[in-house]
Amino acid sequence: MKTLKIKVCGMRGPENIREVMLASPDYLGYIFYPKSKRFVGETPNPEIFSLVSGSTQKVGVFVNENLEKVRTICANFGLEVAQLHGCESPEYCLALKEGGLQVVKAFSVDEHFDFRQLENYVGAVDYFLFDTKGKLPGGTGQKFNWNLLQNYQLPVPFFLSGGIKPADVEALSVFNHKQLYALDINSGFEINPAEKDIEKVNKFISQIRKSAI
Ligand SMILES: O=C(O)c1ccccc1NCC(=O)[C@H](O)[C@H](O)COP(=O)(O)O
Repeated sequence: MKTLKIKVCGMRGPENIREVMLASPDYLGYIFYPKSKRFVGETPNPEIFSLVSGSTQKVGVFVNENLEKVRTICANFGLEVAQLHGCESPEYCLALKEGGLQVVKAFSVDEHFDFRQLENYVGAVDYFLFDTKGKLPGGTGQKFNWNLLQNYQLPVPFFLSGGIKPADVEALSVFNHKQLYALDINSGFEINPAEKDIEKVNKFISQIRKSAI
């Protein structure tokens, strides 16, 4: 029995962040991708980062962003983790990791996904994140076929992502994979883009922690 970590992604408003923090998520994600409806903005309110402390780690989500800009944003806002949703290479990931950031490399999965492409990232990232392939690079609200992950055999732990909803607790409790490390929740818990329903988040986190999947 292992207790899965939980990441609440796509946060923006200080009040909503304050409320989500009461549930002590393990990770809290901010979107630094200007085309996302959850984009934190070019000059985000510093409060949204300072509200997050203790055991919750701050994650910056980027899509094919300039490497120096990722470093600067993470340093300026005290982000411990960079989550990469574009075509970032193993060398790009390694450069961030060697600079002291934890690196989560996201991949969008569908029936044609070839897990062999991940081999070159072993050693260059801390985690993978498996999301659903869609028109958008993330936050699609759609699930992929989790059974495809039986084809994933590398030693790197992963975040399970893509369309996870409050009603998925039971399905998650029977999904088993040696490298499953964390669950990533986002649009399935939203009232509006970047605004989470606190009751749903709270209930989900406590159910997952109780079930110690
Ligand atoms: O959430 C976004 O708008 C987004 C945009 C571009 C790249 C990544 C993005 N989100 C990153 C995440 O980690 C999401 O939680 C993940 O894609 C799952 O989202 P959802 O399908 O809405 O649960």
